[in-house]
Amino acid sequence: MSAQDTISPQTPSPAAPDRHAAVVFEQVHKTYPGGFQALQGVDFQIMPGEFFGLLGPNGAGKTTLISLLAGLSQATSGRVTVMGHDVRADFATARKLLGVVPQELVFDPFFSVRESLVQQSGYFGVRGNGAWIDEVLEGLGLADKARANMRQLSGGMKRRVLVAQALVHKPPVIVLDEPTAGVDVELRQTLWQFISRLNRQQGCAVLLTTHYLEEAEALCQRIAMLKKGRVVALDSTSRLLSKASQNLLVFKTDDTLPPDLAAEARVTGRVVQMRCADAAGLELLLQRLRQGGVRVEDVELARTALEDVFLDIMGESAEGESA
Ligand SMILES: Nc1ncnc2c1ncn2[C@@H]1O[C@H](COP(=O)(O)OP(=O)(O)OP(=O)(O)O)[C@@H](O)[C@H]1O
Repeated sequence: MSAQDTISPQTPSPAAPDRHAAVVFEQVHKTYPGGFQALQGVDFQIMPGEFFGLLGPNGAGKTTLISLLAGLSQATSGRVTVMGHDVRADFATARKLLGVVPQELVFDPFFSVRESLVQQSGYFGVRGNGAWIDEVLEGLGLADKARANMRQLSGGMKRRVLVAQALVHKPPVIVLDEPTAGVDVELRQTLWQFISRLNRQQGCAVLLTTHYLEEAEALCQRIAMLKKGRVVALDSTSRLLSKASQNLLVFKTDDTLPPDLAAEARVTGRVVQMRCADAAGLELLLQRLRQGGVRVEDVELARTALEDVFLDIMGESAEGESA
């Protein structure tokens, strides 16, 4: 895969934003006080009903971009809209169209779970939505905690409430900023089932940031990869995967790989991953391992995962920078 294949340049002439888009980031720059450029010309849009992933290493600018979208901070230049409403000029309308699940656990300790959802609905000017609140509580596995005080909940349960709070006003655009960081498997499954249902049945657009690339691969139709404040790749998940389509030979070994093989391998503890294009490449690789005295166990052939594409793209853009 070459850098040109996947790197989508942001300049000089980005396509005009689609007026039907759910979210538009148009040439967005953000410089923090002190001069740090957290976002540098971010330009993409998310369509209604789309499940969109925003990926990037720590510090890439994902949370900064979401803060601009949620109106919590202002872009230095550029424009952000939600369903056609400018997040600065038309803040109140834009904010009502968004359901933002923040990374941090913030909650009011004096309310019960249900009360907190009624309170949050009132904040968006929504009343008489008891049936929807019940559905959200049920969908997120919170029904039996509806009367519990927020203080009594475990961390995982509090996170479910944060998700519920973001959904009480039935927003057409749902924003999830690392919603599954440090949460257990059960909550992940409950969350993704419910969010996927809203996405499919109600046509909600979803913007997800996550470090769990297998989650993004399974859920997102399109993905943008951000690095140092720039979009370095933007494509459908299937195209990103197919551009890097390679087979991976995965095995375990206690032996040290000879330098020529080590240079091509990704080693995690005893697990080694090596790429091979086809059956002939696989045969050659196994032969080289044998000749190198490497004893392999638990051999399997896997397809390239989004994680490999991500590491490729991040690596290529680093090479581009140094060049
Ligand atoms: N208020 C601030 N003032 C100065 N720099 C900031 C501020 N907030 C964020 N940054 C910097 O901007 C860059 C982008 O941060 P941001 O939190 O958006 O990254 P991220 O992609 O969400 O990272 P993570 O995956 O770790 O959450 C980082 O280098 C961060 O240190």
